[in-house]
Amino acid sequence: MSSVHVELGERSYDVLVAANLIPNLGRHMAARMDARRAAIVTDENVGRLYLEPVRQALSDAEIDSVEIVVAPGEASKSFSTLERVVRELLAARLERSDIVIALGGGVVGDLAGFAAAITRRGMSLVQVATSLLAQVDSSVGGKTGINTPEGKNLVGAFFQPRLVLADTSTLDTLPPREFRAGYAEVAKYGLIDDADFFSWLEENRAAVFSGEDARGEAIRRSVAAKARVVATDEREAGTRALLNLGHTFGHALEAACNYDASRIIHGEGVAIGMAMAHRFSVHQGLCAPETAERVERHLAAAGLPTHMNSIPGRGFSTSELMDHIAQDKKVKAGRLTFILSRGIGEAFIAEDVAPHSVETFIAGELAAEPAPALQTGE
Ligand SMILES: NC(=O)c1ccc[n+]([C@@H]2O[C@H](COP(=O)([O-])OP(=O)(O)OC[C@H]3O[C@@H](n4cnc5c(N)ncnc54)[C@H](O)[C@@H]3O)[C@@H](O)[C@H]2O)c1
Ligand SMILES: O=C(O)C(=O)C[C@@H](O)[C@H](O)[C@H](O)COP(=O)(O)O
Ligand SMILES: [Zn+2]
Repeated sequence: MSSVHVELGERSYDVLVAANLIPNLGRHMAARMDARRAAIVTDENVGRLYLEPVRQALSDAEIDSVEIVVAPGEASKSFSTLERVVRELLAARLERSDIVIALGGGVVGDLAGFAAAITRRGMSLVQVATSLLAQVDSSVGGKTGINTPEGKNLVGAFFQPRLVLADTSTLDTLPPREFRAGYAEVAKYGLIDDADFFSWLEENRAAVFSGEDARGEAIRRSVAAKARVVATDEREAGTRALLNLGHTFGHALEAACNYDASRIIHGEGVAIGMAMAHRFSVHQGLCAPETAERVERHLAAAGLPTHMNSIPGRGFSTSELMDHIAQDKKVKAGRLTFILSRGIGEAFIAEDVAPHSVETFIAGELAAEPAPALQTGE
């Protein structure tokens, strides 16, 4: 088993990465916290597969548990589902020192994490991440929250977990489309500041997808990268914004699609957004066209979309995307901030990006030849 430590003083915690960790969940919790009662928050898909093993692991460590099951999908990151989860925690008379276990992907992690942050002004949180995206990104770092029609994750809190388990065996049941989407966030770490990791991914992508040792290695390297960033800038006062590479465009597309999974899911938005961020960097004269092409080639080889025009359904207008971009949490004094790039592994924070240059760029992208349609069926 490998363990990555997230160093945050008294809020430090471990991220355990290995196969078959769930049967020892209760033991790992008991070693780190006063664990007598827990609420397992999960979605219907994950619950069907992993609720029973989690329940058993808790019972083996003499931890009583209740379950709260929500519908799968982005729509559950909503005020109404948040209210339901909080009310069920209260109805079950869970105390402040009891534990909320987020069992699932990033949707459950963000939702249950936010519920844990606000119920009784903060319960203990354990993340049991079951999607690739949750294992490499969302379970680590303490961003929790929900979506609103105005935009993605606009309501939430920074709230760190006490423990994170990335049981890599759970990835064997993850649908291929969801694995590909999580891979976008893996590639992100290479693109931000680790060109060697990006080259390693170019060499080892097939092995990562087929679940060999490379999959575990990619997850460990991603978690270590995220832990380093979070430890230096927990609340995104500066460098943590680099983790948002691709997200300004990606979140705007998710919101414009009304978070509809038949059109786009988060990791796909990040893939398109990262490809766009590199093309926009070229447009701004900051980056060589060959770099943007290399990024696109790698994402496309992983089966990920790289152009807005490949999103099924109605097209977008420049103005609706600009409206969503204006709601981005990185906006400062009304000015747009983007994560741009000078090369592979050379991302940087660009403040005060001129809106008209973003507009011109988006209009150009929308006018381009339609890209092959994104396969959202599997
Ligand atoms: N907090 C953060 O730092 C952070 C980081 C990245 C993304 N996010 C958020 O995470 C969300 C996306 O997370 P996601 O991609 O995990 O999506 P998700 O939580 O919707 O999970 C993807 C799908 O796979 C299913 N699933 C999950 N694990 C499974 C397994 N092991 N076997 C079978 N099915 C499984 C789920 O039921 C769901 O249908 C977005 O809302 C995004 O905004 C948050
Ligand atoms: O942890 C972070 O910081 C990230 O930006 C990770 C992103 O992958 C993630 O999607 C995050 O939820 C986006 O943050 P937001 O602040 O733009 O909502
Ligand atoms: Zn993300």
